[in-house]
Amino acid sequence: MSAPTRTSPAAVLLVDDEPDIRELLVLTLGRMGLRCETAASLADARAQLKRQSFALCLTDMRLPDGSGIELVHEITQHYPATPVAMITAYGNQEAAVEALKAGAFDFVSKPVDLTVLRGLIQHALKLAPPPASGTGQAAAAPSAASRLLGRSPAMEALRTTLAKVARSQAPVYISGESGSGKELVARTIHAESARASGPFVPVNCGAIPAELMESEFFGHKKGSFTGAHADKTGLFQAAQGGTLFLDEIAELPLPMQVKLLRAIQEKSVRPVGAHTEVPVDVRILSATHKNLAALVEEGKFRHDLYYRINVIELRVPPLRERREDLPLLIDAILTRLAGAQGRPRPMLHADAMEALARYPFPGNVRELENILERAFALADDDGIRAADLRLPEPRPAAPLPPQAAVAAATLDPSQIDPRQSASSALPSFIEEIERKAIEQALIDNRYNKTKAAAQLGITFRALRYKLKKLGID
Ligand SMILES: Nc1ncnc2c1ncn2[C@@H]1O[C@H](COP(=O)(O)OP(=O)(O)OP(=O)(O)O)[C@@H](O)[C@H]1O
Repeated sequence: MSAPTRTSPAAVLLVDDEPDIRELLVLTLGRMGLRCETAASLADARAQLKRQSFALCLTDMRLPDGSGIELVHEITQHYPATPVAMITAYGNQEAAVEALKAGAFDFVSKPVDLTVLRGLIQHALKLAPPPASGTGQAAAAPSAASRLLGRSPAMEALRTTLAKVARSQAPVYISGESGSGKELVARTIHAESARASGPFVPVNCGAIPAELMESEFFGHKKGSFTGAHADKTGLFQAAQGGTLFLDEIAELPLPMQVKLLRAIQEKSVRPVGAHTEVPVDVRILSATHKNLAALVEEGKFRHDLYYRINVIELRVPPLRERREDLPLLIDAILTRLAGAQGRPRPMLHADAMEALARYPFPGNVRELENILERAFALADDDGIRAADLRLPEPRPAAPLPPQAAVAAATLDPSQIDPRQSASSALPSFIEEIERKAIEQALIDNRYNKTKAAAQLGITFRALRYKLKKLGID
């Protein structure tokens, strides 16, 4: 079976055995200026697909001669330029997830909400044809994709999956260590998707106080609680037509997980203090450096939410698993730093390159950026040497003493001699202690700021402020 040449870009194939539904869909799509062909069975649909190409296929789940899922598989495999969306029975989330996993780009539940359907169709028609498989086109995609650097097999594989995932509306769960590039992957998915012209709204779930969470996510009405002086738009509404990236999703308290699940399933939110629901058209991407499956096992993360957000999982490999990407990353980072500071790009001496090649990078690409930024500031005109990198001494392998004890041992103020410090002026001295404590906490927590803040006994916001003030991040 091969894809026929495209005759009309605006032809849509509607597959449903109920004549009433077909009629309603033909009418709605016709008003959008689209030409429709209809099919009442799988066999009918197959025949139509052979005859001509379609800009979109909308199929019911239950058909007289089989399941719509079969059609999703066939279209994804043989007609990859045709996005396919599934019409599912009301409340049947399993079917929706199954369809997305099979390669459907989205689903709409019965009774079909025409506003939701129109949004879905608009997104589908904006999708560019996918890159031909095996041609390496995905890797060569311009702009945002090329910012996700790396030519290692692991990164090439990630980029290929990413190009496919970008064509779908399915929720994507991005796993990977801190600083490995999860947010960058999320931004790239958004930038390559049909939602690219809409907003990309990143949220650090660990940084929102529990009591403000509902209002931050869904908005609130003026006067709905003390301090609600005016109507406030929530993050869901802010991401309307675009993508909401829920970073550190493992940090969501259980009650909020229930509300989030509801919003995702219903595709609508209710601002705090409001009487009505507001429909939202938002794609959900999420990430955490934690093992979410293990948290589900421990009862700390809801299984139903995990199932819903983890329709597609993308794993971002840690930097130590793709050391061959180091030269490319180093070059890009140094060029960027030099450009930002209006200085010539420094050369990296062989001893520095060797030291970096050996270093395990627990904080991944973000740590590499920090190391190079500091080295750039310290290095003299003849380039960066290994000593300028100030790589942390290798830490003992297992078993590590408790984190608090490590921090306390390294930071015992009585062990710090003001005369050994760069400056004996009290503010600078205190600043130096603060810097050491923060750097240590970041290392102990693999550069996870939420955890580092907890270890330091300060809020996430306070840590962010201090990082900025001390120029650490
Ligand atoms: N493959 C890559 N190419 C270029 N830059 C990268 C790559 N991966 C990560 N970076 C850069 O490294 C830094 C950290 O990346 P990012 O914030 O996406 O990581 P993260 O996994 O989301 O971190 P965290 O878990 O702390 O939220 C960013 O400045 C990002 O631009």
